[in-house]
Amino acid sequence: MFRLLTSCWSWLKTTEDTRRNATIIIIGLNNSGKTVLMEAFQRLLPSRMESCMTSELTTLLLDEYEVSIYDLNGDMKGRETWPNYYTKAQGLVFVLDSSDLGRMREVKITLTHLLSDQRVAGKPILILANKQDKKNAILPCDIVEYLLLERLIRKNKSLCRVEPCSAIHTFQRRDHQPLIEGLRWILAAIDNQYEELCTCQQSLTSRISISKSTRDFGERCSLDRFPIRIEMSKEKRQPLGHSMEARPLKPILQKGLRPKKNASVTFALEEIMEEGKCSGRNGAPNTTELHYNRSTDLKPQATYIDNDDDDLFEEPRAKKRANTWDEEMLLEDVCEEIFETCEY
Ligand SMILES: Nc1nc2c(ncn2[C@@H]2O[C@H](COP(=O)(O)OP(=O)(O)OP(=O)(O)O)[C@@H](O)[C@H]2O)c(=O)[nH]1
Ligand SMILES: [Mg+2]
Repeated sequence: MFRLLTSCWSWLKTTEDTRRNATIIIIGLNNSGKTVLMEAFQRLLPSRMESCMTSELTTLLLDEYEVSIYDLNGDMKGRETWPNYYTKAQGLVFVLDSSDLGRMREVKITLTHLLSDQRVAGKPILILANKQDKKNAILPCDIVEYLLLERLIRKNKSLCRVEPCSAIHTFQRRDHQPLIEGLRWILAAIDNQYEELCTCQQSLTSRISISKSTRDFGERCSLDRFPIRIEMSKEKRQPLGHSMEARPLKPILQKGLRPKKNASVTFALEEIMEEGKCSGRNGAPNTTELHYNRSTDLKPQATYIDNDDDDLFEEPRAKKRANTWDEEMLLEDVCEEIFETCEY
């Protein structure tokens, strides 16, 4: 008995010792479902009781990770506080209401603004296309297209995944797979570039604390740190034969899979890797891929429109669902102007 208890204790201790920490922020417009998602996570995953839990901070355990998640408000006042968390966050979860077409332009502006912030550059971002249970919810492929996500992510040099989900379904424990898979993906992506993110975080923190003494509180950090980050990335990656230079980004179909219902979409910097080969300690995929989850009960037929030259689909492309978008919304391309004009 004593031996059993001792081995249990040493197993627990080893697990504690090997647990990896990660910090994530959940952001997105108000009413997108962030808090319901947080509650769903809290129901699904064990939490770390002794750690500080506030209404906005929750610490959860998933696999070998201990993940601190900040649920931030999405109203205009709340959005002003987001930048205070950018430095400490190693990854971002951006939640959008897939059924609220009226606010999709606001999502685009907000996301563009977010991704243009240098404190966010290079950090993995999981976009949760929430409320897929609603009849008028749009599909991830259309969201990717409308938000011009590929272009944004290329500028930001981040890994990105769009995951369709329903916080309500998850909360009712009807379908929690997309959320858990999404969380696993971002944790694996953080893990893959952990040292890089930590080093970057440290350099940002020291710069911010220096700036705080000389500038007004809350003032944005200067842009000059960005080249340093890129330099760092280059240095780190060169021995592996990778480069963080801007290279074309594109979603690639996982071989053998076709566009299916409600597919999640993953972007990464284009890196050549053998198929099925994973990098990172926990086997996180590091390749550019378009990933399809197995979620079947949420939406009717999904159509992925590929804008790239390479046609990776074996079947002829289907037409875009005509009634999904306002024509005006599809035609407008405000992205470039937004970089110039977006003011908060
Ligand atoms: N149908 C449906 N409703 C949802 C879903 N997720 C959230 N909601 C509803 O959306 C509303 C807003 O949800 P919240 O979680 O409070 O939104 P939030 O993003 O935290 O909003 P702020 O804290 O104001 O930024 C609530 O009425 C939820 O019940 C979903 O997946 N499906
Ligand atoms: Mg909330």
